[in-house]
Amino acid sequence: MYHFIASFIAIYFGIVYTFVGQGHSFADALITSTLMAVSFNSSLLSSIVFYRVFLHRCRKFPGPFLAGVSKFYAFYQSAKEVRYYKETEAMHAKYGDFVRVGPRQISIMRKSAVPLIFGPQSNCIKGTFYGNAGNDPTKISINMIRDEARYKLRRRAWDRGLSMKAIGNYEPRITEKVNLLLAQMRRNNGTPMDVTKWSMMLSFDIMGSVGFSKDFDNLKTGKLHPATHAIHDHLTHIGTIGETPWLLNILSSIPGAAAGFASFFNFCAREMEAKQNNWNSDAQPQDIASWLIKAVKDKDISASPTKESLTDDSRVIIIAGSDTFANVLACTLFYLAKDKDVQSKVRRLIDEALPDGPASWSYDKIRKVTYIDDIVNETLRLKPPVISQPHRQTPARGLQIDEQYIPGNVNVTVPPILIMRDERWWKQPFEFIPERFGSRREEMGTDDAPYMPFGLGVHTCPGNNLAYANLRISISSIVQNFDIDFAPGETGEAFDKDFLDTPLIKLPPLYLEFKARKPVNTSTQQ
Ligand code: HEM
Repeated sequence: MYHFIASFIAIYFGIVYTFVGQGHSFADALITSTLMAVSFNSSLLSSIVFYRVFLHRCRKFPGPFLAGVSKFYAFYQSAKEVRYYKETEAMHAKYGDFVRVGPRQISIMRKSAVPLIFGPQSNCIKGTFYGNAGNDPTKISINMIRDEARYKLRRRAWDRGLSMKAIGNYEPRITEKVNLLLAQMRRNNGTPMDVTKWSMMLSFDIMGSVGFSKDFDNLKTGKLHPATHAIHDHLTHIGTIGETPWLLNILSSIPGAAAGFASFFNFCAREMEAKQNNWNSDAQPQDIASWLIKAVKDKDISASPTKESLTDDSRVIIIAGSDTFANVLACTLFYLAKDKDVQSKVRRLIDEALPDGPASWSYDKIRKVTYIDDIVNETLRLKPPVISQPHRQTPARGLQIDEQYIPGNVNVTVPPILIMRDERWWKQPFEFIPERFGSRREEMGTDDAPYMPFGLGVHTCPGNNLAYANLRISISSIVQNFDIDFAPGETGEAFDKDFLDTPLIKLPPLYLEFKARKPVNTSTQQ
């Protein structure tokens, strides 16, 4: 777009200059050139509209007329209430499983589409949405790279920083932060706490520690770090303008237009720079950022190629590493407060695994309580942090999905939150039933249902093991120590329904009470 806009402006002034050179007055030259520009642009726009409506390779797919004309329609739909997934749901209800949601974008609600688009054997690449940060793969974060070969190289450094071995090293630090949250819950004993906020504090502190070996002191001070607000503003910006990636890209590059995010971007850059400045080549990396810097210092093939891309990666550590886990934890606590049977069951299982009470807590013991994972999996099904993304682009030869052929170079999406609540594959789809991932797995048909909260295939979230570790540690500790209940006047309804699609889920406040349990010692109870 930069090239088109720059060429247009240059040609426009070139024409003005030519007219003036031919003896026209400056005012005349300006008027004539402007008329030419208007006539050129209206012809161009009408031919684009004509092409998209009557000739485009996606013209046969049903969908709102305006969605086929311009992506600005999707922009409008997402900016309206920042709940694009709801708009998509309504479009699917009206038009069926394959809907043209943009001139060359199809939203698909078929289970068979999931492996074909996202699976390990898929030939699709990341869609044009990922161009919103620019298309130079040497200057962008791992998440934005559309070139698969480059992506696979960069991914190796991330996989080292998020390996099971590395997580073993992070685990005591995660536990330490969770204990700070428990201390705050004890201090507040029984008085309402906004878990959306406190989950974010825990998550940001854990991310600071395992991401940068840095203490951001959210939990100690009880105050959210200013960067957390910037993260949400930044995500809301992407959630609305992201439907027109080229516009987002241009706006982000205009000095001043992105000033609101400058402090957040600078914060991320500073954290990465500080780590580089204190680099000790002899020491084994102790955090994710250090693993990425190590790749750069060692000139490894997985290294971030430029300072810009490394800085962009630091934003991924901060956003992907904190916001996702915070949201899942808050949602899990919501479901535990709402469903007392599930809360009692998981507490009983935790007490059985740790008969000597909190003093005997250990990650190894808690990992064996697989019901915690079932609760997490069910929460992720109903409230995946990544709601509507990710977008992919079909290969040039196109893609056959059941009876439908999708032409080549078309953006395709399968909205995770909708497909994971679809009653064709999920029994009692809106009910919270953790057992569907455990004891009732077969009966509920879970293995045949589409499930993708961490994405799939090559682009599966590299942080999923860290996310599970965070969740197991925090949920087991909270449940072991506290009874969880809605605060007086809190029904959880607004929390359940009024979240935003930004495109990471943005949750409203939720007030819960945590009442300290009496010490339990099941080994002496028998
Ligand atoms: C419950 C927590 C989490 C969920 C549900 C989640 C989900 C996802 C999903 C769906 C994607 C794919 C996005 C896409 O295709 O554009 C993704 C990518 C990614 N996630 Fe996570 N994530 C979680 C936690 C984490 C954590 C703790 C980290 C650690 C820093 C992390 C790091 C990343 C990175 C680096 C990517 C980019 C990979 C790529 O672009 O292919 N995530 N995550």
